[in-house]
Amino acid sequence: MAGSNDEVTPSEYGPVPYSEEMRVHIADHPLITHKLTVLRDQRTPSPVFRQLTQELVTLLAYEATRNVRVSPVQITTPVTSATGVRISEPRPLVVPILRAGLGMLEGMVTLLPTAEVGFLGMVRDEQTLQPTTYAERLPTDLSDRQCFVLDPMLATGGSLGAAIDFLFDRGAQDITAICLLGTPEGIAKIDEQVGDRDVTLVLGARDERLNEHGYIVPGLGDAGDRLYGTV
Ligand SMILES: O=P(O)(O)OC[C@H]1O[C@H](OP(=O)(O)OP(=O)(O)O)[C@H](O)[C@@H]1O
Ligand SMILES: O=c1cc[nH]c(=O)[nH]1
Ligand SMILES: [Mg+2]
Repeated sequence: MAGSNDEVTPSEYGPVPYSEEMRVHIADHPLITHKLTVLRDQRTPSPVFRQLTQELVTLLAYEATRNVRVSPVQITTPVTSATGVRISEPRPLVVPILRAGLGMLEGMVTLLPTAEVGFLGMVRDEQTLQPTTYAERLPTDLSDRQCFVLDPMLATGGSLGAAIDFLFDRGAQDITAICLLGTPEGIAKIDEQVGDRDVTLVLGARDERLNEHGYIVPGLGDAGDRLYGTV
């Protein structure tokens, strides 16, 4: 249950305190804000919601992959030889958090087609707001892998925090999470949890707050339900 019909206009909500160790990139682009506005609108049907989610992820992935590791490569153009780059080995790992994160996968691999894809299934108990992990399909050793976690919603931060810990436990050292919306509470929780480990958050927008049901305000409701028509 999204919990309220409060009329809240997305705007500048002021600075969120987070440490310098954790990089937080909040998109500031009219196309992203436009597409998010349509997503937020409760009248937007699932097919449009799914399409816009993919488009938004592709736009956010451009920023999220800014530090993707590349290696030099020698090529020959029709004119001359030249040095370029290609994505380094081992390949980056993209990890959508089921279910809603699955709606972001195509948008991500459009930009990173050679990435490997692993899966984490998580669901939040809507009473306690605690996440549980019900599925996992990931490489056993993630050391040396750049990991990109996909989840549209960073609400309390419980689910993303658990996913980040899962990846760290497998040896990951470099994690970037892409979320469409995040709250100040969720960002602060991830910041406190990761300490000085290498985590970057890339958000489409930072919303105002969590409501008493743990939903993002103004938010867009339950992302999984809206993607898959289960309302
Ligand atoms: O920051 P949190 O408070 O943990 O909330 C965010 C989580 O809630 C949603 O998943 P949900 O549990 O609804 O599962 P679903 O994707 O199957 O709908 C969302 O996709 C996040 O994973
Ligand atoms: O607002 C919210 C919070 C958690 N999960 C969602 O899908 N939406
Ligand atoms: Mg859900």
